[in-house]
Amino acid sequence: MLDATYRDEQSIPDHAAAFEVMRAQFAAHGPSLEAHPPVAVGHRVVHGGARFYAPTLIDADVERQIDELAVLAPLHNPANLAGIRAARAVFDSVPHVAVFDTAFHQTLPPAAYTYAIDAALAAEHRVRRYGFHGTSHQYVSETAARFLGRDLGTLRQLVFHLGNGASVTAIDGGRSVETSMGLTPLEGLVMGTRSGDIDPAALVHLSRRAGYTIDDLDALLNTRSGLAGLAGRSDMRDILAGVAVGEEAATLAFDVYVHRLRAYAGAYIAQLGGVDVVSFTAGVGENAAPVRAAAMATLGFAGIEIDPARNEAKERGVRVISTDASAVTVLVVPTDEELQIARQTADGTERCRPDPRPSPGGSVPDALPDLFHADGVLFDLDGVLTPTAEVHMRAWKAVFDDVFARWDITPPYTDEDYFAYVDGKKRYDGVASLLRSRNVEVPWGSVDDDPSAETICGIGNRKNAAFAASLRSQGIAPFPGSLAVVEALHAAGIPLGVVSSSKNAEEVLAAAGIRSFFRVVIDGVVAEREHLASKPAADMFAAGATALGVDPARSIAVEDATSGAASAAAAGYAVVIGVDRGAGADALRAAGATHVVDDLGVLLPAARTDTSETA
Ligand SMILES: Nc1ncnc2c1ncn2[C@@H]1O[C@H](COP(=O)(O)OP(=O)(O)O)[C@@H](O)[C@H]1O
Ligand SMILES: CC(=O)OP(=O)(O)O
Ligand SMILES: [Mg+2]
Repeated sequence: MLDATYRDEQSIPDHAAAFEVMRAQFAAHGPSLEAHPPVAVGHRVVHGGARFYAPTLIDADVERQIDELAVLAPLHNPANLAGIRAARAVFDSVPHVAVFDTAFHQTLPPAAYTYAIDAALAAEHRVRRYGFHGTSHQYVSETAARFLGRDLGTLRQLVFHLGNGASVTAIDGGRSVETSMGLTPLEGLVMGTRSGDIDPAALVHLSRRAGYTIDDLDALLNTRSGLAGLAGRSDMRDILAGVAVGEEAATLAFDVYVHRLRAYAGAYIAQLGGVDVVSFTAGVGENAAPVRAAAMATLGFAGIEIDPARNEAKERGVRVISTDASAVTVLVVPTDEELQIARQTADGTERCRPDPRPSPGGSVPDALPDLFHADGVLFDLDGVLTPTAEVHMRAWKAVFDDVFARWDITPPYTDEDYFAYVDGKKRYDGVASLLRSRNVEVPWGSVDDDPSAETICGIGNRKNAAFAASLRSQGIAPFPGSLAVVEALHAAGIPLGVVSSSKNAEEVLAAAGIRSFFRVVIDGVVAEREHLASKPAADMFAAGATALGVDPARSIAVEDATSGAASAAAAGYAVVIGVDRGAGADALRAAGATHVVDDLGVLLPAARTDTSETA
């Protein structure tokens, strides 16, 4: 259902208002909440104490217990509860499920969760280590094992979740055995505004010598410490910028942050008796290459060697950053707490199966194909992997707005003009057709006209340059459902390829950050060089299978255009999946699609189990 990402920044007073904004956004952009009503709502709850170890259906009593646990997670549980109350008011007829950060750490052994204080007092007040970010640590460790094609049960892993809050977990055979956050999400690593480890006697000292009250200390350690306390800002990007210009406070903050990471890595490797995989995740872990490099720099003795080029590469998705010679594999694994919560919510409620009614247009297929047992999967690009049409529209608009303004052409250029005169035409024909609609005559020129030339070809070439510039400056986000499928197939080791008529395919794939998922790319440039006939002829998809070394009869093609579906069918693909972005399910089937979906996300295993049961 989701086929685009929309971003809208505004200040929102509270959770209730936020849900109204969200509803308005769904109404404006789709998918329609009336046509696709939510079947359950999953909530992240940070502290579940020792009471909650599984996804839990929320009722008044569960709300009360989450409230009671707020003293142990003052930055988090109150906000989690406000979100739950607002969501229950808006979506009052569906189950709401709480998924706890603490749940994954219920497997900690007593030696790891027990603080060495008066045992009776600790028991009475439930003072022990609980651990947090469990949803993320679990998701990342499972994803890492799948990506490496290794059995989770045999792996010793470290996961560094470095966001605003930060924690590291040692995971032995899929079970959390040691984690750096404790009774509350304050212990352990240095964080954005939280101190992490500190000698508890420092608090006694500040209380006696500086008159700090309990509330003062709470605020100090949770909101005025960490990077913010050391360097005045909590965002690692600002710290790195300070380091780059040699600022002293930022440099010390960076050093303290990294020093702590190394200390924990060493300690946890010792607890595990060695390590096979180390993963970095969350805002800092996924993005800050200097933090990863510095944290791992001294760990050569444990078999860890980082490859600087891999570490600094700007790629999306799961990726290796260690050298081929490194005994330990080091990964960047983007976390997806929301997806994991959604999955656990689905597991946690009986009633949350998708609505068995077919979606409008009847395009949800009867039985979905299994992508994970294909020899190979070949994807069209524009419209299947990326919403490239939007970038083309932006480029045309930039060029025509400028021409129209300089030449006083009226009425001004609009999106309606795009669909009426430009869309679906060859580039130069589009320019000519639009200018003719305004009675403007311009010489045709020739294909090698400079982009500044005031000719049909010059204007067309300017649009090409604007397209490339827009890709470079703004990038392009892949369709979320498609990205999820590509990541999962890649992690499962299925050979993947792209078959696109576009001559910009390589640039688009690079701008979307997904180039490395694909072993082969057959695009307009290759087609011209190899004299391949365009879609709907079989040539393009046939060449894709040959290049990938797979048999089309055991492979899958994915297309959004009827011409592409026809090409794949003619090339003998066993399964041709049509993604209906407007071509229409019937037209796609008539062209040769064996299945039609609205969004590739429904083909993921988690989604498949549910839909096939209800089909
Ligand atoms: N490109 C980047 N380089 C370095 N740090 C980054 C980058 N992008 C985000 N971060 C860091 O990640 C933090 C947010 O992490 P995130 O996991 O989104 O936070 P949260 O814990 O709130 O979920 C930011 O405060 C910032 O410090
Ligand atoms: C538990 C915790 O610290 O969460 P976050 O990183 O979202 O602040
Ligand atoms: Mg987080």
